Amino acid sequence: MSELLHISGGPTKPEIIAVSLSKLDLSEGCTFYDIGCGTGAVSIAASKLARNIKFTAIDARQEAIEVAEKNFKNFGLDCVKLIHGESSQVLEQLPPEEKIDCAFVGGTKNIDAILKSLVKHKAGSIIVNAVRIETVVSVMNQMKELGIFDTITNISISRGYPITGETMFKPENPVYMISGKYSNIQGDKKC
Ligand SMILES: C[S@@+](CC[C@H](N)C(=O)[O-])C[C@H]1O[C@@H](n2cnc3c(N)ncnc32)[C@H](O)[C@@H]1O
Repeated sequence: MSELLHISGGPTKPEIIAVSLSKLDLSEGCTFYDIGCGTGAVSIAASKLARNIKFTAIDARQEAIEVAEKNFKNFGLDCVKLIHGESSQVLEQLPPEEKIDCAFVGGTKNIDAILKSLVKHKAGSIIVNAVRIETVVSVMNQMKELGIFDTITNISISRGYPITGETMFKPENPVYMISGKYSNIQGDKKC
């Protein structure tokens, strides 16, 4: 089993990836955008949940692209479209007919422009992971304005560690998951 290479800010913790992906409607052959892909850990985890996903992974950092490229190779993801660039610009330049089914946004710089483009491409299911409260509020408000807001969830995990032969827990920084569904624009929100 290959070891995932790390960089600063990544990988996203496995528990956070698991919950995030459970909120995306992954299905066989879907198109998946990993926005601010960092190490590529989210795409790698998604590849185990549905077959033939068409991956596009974008990051503005050269270091992230190099590490993601190695991780994709080591984990057998040989057909990821890996793009080095600012996501808002990459999305802006997509041809209008480009279909996006699912998007995981782990890098929130220029999130307003990113969300607008995702809606333009009718992205069915979007999850934004945010840790700064200002970003959380801004993403939630913008999703509401765009008509896609679905749910917001706060995930806090603590890890056990040994201390004098017993176990204590150390909390990780909480993560907010803001979910948007394109279907909410048509007003067919289920609850
Ligand atoms: C918290 S890390 C993501 C971790 C990643 N999910 C993983 O598992 O490794 C955020 C990443 O998003 C990238 N990023 C932030 N905003 C971006 C943007 N607007 N366009 C492209 N990359 C962006 C950063 O360079 C960084 O690598």
